[in-house]
Amino acid sequence: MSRIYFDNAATTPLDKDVLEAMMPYLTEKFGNPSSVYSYGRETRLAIENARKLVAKTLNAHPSEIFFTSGGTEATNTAINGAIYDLGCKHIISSPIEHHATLHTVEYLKEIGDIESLQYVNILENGHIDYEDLEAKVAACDGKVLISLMHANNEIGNMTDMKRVGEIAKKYDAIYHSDTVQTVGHFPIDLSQVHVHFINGAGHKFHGPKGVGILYMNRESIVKPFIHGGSQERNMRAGTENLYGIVGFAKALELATANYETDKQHILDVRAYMMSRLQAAFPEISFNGDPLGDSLYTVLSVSFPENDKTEMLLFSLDIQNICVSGGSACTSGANKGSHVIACLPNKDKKVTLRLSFSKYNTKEEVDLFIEKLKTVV
Ligand SMILES: Cc1ncc(COP(=O)(O)O)c(C=O)c1O
Repeated sequence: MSRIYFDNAATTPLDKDVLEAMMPYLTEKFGNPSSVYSYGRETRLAIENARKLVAKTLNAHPSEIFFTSGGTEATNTAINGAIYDLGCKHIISSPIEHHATLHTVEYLKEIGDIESLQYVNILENGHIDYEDLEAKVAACDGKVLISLMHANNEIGNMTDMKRVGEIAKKYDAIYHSDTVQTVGHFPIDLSQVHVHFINGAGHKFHGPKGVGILYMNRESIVKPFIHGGSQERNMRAGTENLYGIVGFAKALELATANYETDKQHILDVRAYMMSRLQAAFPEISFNGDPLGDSLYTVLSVSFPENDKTEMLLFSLDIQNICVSGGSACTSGANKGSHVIACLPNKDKKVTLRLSFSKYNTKEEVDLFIEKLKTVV
């Protein structure tokens, strides 16, 4: 039985054109980029071309782009760098960040290397309260790191990077935006926003897993997080993930070239999913702000909790439907979600996160609804 995959915020399938671009670097072009002879020179060139492409896409300078093992490493580098190298003593984040951020800032608090860790208020629609953010930043005595994600991976809510950047600028704070869900899905022009660090992960936009980027603006270059060789201009030691880096750049190039078409297609599929869900299950509710400032790839839907919906995720899995769970409580197959727990009316609900890619179709939505009807 073929599988229906609505979990693209978790990871996406590799695009075949990306694989094709990577193949030479898995086979004949295998040289270590640090080697001085031709094998090394050709792979070094491939990495630098990839860097230039990423920089151009984000409207940054190539010297501001560093390749990492993914979004998590980039976030750890940025946050640790802001504390240990840029003099931040306070961190202001949100309770709905990805664990890559939450566990990092909580660890820094636990070991006593920061003076304070605060979370901004989350409004009913899942957006951050910008006034509370500004009040919290203003009240800090000492340099602040603001770490707020660009788009939430569970409910899709987007943060206004420009607005946060203005607050950061006003109070001379350092600003890290976790852009893992938006790089490759949303045009980011770094020349237009006051942000010090952003990150990205290739596998979220049909690139390979295990490769990501950290953008560090020129004024906030920090010390290396991983020590060893002199790769990545002494910023990130270890032999480069050559084919991953080539794949990352190719996936970003394709995503950027097809951005409008892919977005429109995904928006159509998502709108169709919303209307079919509402028609079939009038008692459901959507989390966050799906028709407002929201990333078009994500849709979070809650069902009233009962004996049947508790087993929802498990039953869908048996029927070869791949979706993510997430609810405030830990019930049935659903693991508690710290994001849903921050939203109102969180109790007595079973939540599914549906996330879409260019490969999803309305026919898959129809099939999904039919299967869901047999469960709920
Ligand atoms: C918002 C967000 N940040 C960070 C990460 C971590 O990225 P990676 O698993 O590539 O390290 C993810 C992945 O799910 C994510 O969705």
